[in-house]
Amino acid sequence: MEFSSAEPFKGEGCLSKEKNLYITFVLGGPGSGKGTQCAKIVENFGYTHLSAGELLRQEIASNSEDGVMILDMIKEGKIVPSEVTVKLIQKGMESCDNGKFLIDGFPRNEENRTAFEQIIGAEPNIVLFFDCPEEEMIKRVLNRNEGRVDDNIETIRKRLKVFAASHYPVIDYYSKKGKLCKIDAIGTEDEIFERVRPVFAACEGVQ
Ligand SMILES: Nc1ncnc2c1ncn2[C@@H]1O[C@H](COP(=O)(O)OP(=O)(O)OP(=O)(O)O)[C@@H](O)[C@H]1O
Ligand SMILES: O=c1ccn([C@@H]2O[C@H](COP(=O)(O)O)[C@@H](O)[C@H]2O)c(=O)[nH]1
Ligand SMILES: [Mg+2]
Repeated sequence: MEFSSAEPFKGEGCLSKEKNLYITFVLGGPGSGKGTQCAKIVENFGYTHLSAGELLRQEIASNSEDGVMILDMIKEGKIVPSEVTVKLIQKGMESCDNGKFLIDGFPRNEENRTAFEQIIGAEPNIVLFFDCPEEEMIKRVLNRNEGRVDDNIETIRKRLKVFAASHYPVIDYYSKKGKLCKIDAIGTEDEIFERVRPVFAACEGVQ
């Protein structure tokens, strides 16, 4: 485990002027268990969970202007333009009194990361990275059964390729800043949560 940053972020963005922000980015490949573990963190530590993928799926469902473009990108496993995603995250953060956020599945590449910093004016305190072998991720996604348009073997392969090609620079960036907490994502959901729990328990005292 290599993280140090439990202090609230007080940056220049509109959000950070209004409240202390405790931001955790939750990263990992498709099916690595991000959403599952976020639900447990919410339950135990009272964070607000914002899944970037879920915000994009809600945008499709609301028939918004960007909906068709987003659907096309998701079907191909491609990364939606940063500005679109960051604006949705910003809206989610602004609509919440709580300043403790889990931002799940974002940033997916360096451009996402810098867009968040510019638009939101804040950085994460902690970055969780769920480290899971590809074969396990494929098995989990194919068993998920939630009717997602991208939960098929063809799109999963594309998502894994995009993940492998774009996430390392982000992970590396936060590792160098001492913010990365890599979690072994093999085991039962409860076993994995026992690896996650100490990260948040350590922050409780300073919030
Ligand atoms: N430790 C685990 N062992 C077995 N199955 C798991 C485990 N954790 C999660 N799952 C299951 O695997 C599937 C994928 O998990 P989850 O949706 O949390 O992944 P994710 O990282 O959010 O994926 P995506 O990036 O595609 O949204 C779900 O059906 C979930 O119930
Ligand atoms: O920041 C993001 C998050 C997601 N996407 C697109 O959505 C799908 C599904 O994301 P999940 O995190 O698995 O729910 C992803 O493959 C991308 O196409 C995105 O573009 N940017
Ligand atoms: Mg998810």
